[in-house]
Amino acid sequence: MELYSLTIHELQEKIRNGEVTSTEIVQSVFGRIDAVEEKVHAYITLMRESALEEAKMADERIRAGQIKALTGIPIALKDIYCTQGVRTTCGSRILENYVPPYDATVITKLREAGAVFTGKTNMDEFAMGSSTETSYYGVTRNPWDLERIPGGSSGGSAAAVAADECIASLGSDTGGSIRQPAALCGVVGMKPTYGRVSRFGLVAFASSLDQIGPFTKDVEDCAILLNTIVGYDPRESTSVPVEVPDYRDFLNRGIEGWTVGIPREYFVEGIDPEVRAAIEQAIKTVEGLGAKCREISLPHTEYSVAVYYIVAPAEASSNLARYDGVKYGFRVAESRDLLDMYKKTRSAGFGAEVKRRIMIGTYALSSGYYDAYFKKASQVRGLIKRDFDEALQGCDVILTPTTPTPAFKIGEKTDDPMQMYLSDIFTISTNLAGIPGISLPCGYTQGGLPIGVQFLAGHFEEGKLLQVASAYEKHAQIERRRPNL
Ligand SMILES: NC(=O)C[C@H](N)C(=O)O
Repeated sequence: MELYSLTIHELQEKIRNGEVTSTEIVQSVFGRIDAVEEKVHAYITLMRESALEEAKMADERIRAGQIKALTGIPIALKDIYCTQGVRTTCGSRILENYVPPYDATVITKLREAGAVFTGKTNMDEFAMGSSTETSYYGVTRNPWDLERIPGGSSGGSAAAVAADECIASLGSDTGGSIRQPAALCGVVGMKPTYGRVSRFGLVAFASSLDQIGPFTKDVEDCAILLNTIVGYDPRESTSVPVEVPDYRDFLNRGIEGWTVGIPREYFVEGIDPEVRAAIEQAIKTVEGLGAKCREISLPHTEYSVAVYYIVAPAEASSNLARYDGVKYGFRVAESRDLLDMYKKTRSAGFGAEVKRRIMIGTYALSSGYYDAYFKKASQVRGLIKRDFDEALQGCDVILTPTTPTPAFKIGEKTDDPMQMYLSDIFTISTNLAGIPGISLPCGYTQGGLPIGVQFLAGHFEEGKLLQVASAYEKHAQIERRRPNL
């Protein structure tokens, strides 16, 4: 087994036993990057030199017996977190040359846990997209089929884990951006509860929905990575001071006697037959573990895409107002006056999807339309949250497909934003409600594309998600294939 193909916990054991050094692991991962990155294009920026430096320092600490949760483990970062001294583009031309002067809280936490950073991964521009095709830096390809998209917006982070170009990675999820690419790339991805992980230093897209979370090769690694990034942060006003358990304690506990809700609104027309069959099989597996599955209703599900595409663009139009050619990165060379410079810089600096969302958001917030759109959407958002609150009173977790279809072809949906938006139909309402969700592999299509199952739980119940996911992972016996790159 090559070192790059191992999990965090497998490598930790080898490090502790003195079998391998961090330098060897990092070299193995960069060897893999050299071999496959040209095909996959998971990264925008590679951090080879600093990674080797960090590995050397990790090895010194290992020799001194100071081993922390991620000491010496190569982790990739979505290019949406501020990394001190390392360019952070957010997939946009407008931040092409932006080098943050500080680290995001998650970066500080990973550093403190001993992680080594491999680089910054590709993403849809400002996290707006479901396929990583809106990146200014080119398309990331799905390691399982290079003609297909890896999902988005954290497509680079998902593809990097699937292609073994890192051991684990971080993404961000505003409407499915972790869970959807995790499902399409056959890896584990979790969106924690809103407020669980600090967003300080995360470039904002839709501040009331954005949340940071891990991509890993298995559920145990998800618990390990989650342990290191959660917690209250006084620098982030929506970060919640609730107790943080050790998430590893939830692994291998079983789910005997649990009630699992199956929302009838998630099994509608348009869901791919192979996805449906895999989810039906997942329901049987969960029942085989001693849980009772029962149908539930989340009656406002049908409004979630419409609500999201008012709330998220409205927040984005406000958040993205700061990119004016003065404060950050890119500015056009020639302009007549200040207004002309703003206009030209924003026209050239943003791509089509970002412009579409800024226009939708500005319209929805404008005087005379605010009540009809933003206010109405916020009210319906409340109903969507209430659906989950009520449903979760009668069950421990909810089980759904993560996506309606497996990975689609590159270019297939780029001209049809509505079709693109619908690929997040099963993930969006989670963000509107603020609850946590996890996606993990539950099978493959005949053509060999991965399929994901999603579990959802109440606020701050990430432990329950890991409990059900670890039980499922162990007993479903989904063959652990690797993409043929
Ligand atoms: N950012 C996300 O979570 C993904 C969603 N597809 C969006 O375009 O907004």
